[in-house]
Amino acid sequence: MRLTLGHIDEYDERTATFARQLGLGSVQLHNPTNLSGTDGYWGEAELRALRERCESDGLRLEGLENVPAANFWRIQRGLPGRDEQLDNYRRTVVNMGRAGIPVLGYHFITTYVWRTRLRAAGRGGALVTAFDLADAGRGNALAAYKLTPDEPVTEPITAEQMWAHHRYFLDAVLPVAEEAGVRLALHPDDPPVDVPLGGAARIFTSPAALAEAARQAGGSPAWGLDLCVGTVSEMGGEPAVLEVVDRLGGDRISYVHFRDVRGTVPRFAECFLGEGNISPPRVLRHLRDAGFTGFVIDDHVPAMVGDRDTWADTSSEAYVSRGRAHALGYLQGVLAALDAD
Ligand SMILES: O=C(O)[C@@H](O)[C@@H](O)[C@H](O)[C@H](O)CO
Repeated sequence: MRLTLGHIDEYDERTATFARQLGLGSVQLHNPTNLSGTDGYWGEAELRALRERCESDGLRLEGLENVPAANFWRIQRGLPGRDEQLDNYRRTVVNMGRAGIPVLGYHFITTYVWRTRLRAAGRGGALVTAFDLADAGRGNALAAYKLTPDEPVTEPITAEQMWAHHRYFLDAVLPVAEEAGVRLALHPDDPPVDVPLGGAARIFTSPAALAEAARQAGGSPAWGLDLCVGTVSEMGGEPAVLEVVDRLGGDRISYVHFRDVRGTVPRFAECFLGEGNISPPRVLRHLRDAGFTGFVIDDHVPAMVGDRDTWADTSSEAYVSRGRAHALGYLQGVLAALDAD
């Protein structure tokens, strides 16, 4: 288990320097601006160049998360044109394999992550995001975010339909991913509510549902979970996180987003590590003891005094924040203590 600088939207000298100053040896990129995607897929040459750039900075590129929403929304919704998007998704997977990038995170949240507040008051006045189902009818505070599809859901999508669309996606892509040596990693639905948001049902909303996703993948070595500890904490706090680890096992967890919240659905707010639902040392120890050997990223973090709002500003200037340095330093301390166990 290793710590990686993750959820990077714009990889540049600033983010590379931030990683090195933190003593980190790897990075994970989040639908990065460094890749085009304008042809519907990522090309081998741009992928290889990006990996080589990271390595020339002394950083291993652990993986990518999320292709552009414009290239994926028909797949999630089972709409005409999904087969063309699947052809392009397979091209991206093949090109990632050829470029030596081993992990591609994905989600099936077709109206994307939903929050009702982006600048709620956290500890000491730090800015955190929050969700309250009672306010969800006012719309998604993240509607303008880069990964929220431009196209609204025009016909309600049921849970049964979302399960079928996910199965269709896995059947279409896993054989190619196995051949390419790339592992897909599913991010759970955030927030994990069992009512539709924006007209689409959410299905990856419980430990049992994540175990069902693993069953749908049929034991394929090209499928794993992107265990977002924050999203699972939203489901049911630390017990839910430990249950997911126990249900799937360490080898079916590709990597981990390590953040936390206070409260659980239908009402929660993001928070600093150590003040939320989970005990980070207990969860990290449980992951270690379950045989998890992948990477852990910092995900999104509170904005401390002087930090910018990283949902509104995805630049590297906003990314290299006090809140992120705190989260990473906290995790480094816990991991060091575990190593000394
Ligand atoms: O917990 C979350 O919702 C975040 O981690 C998401 O931003 C996530 O990283 C992706 O955007 C969904 O894959």
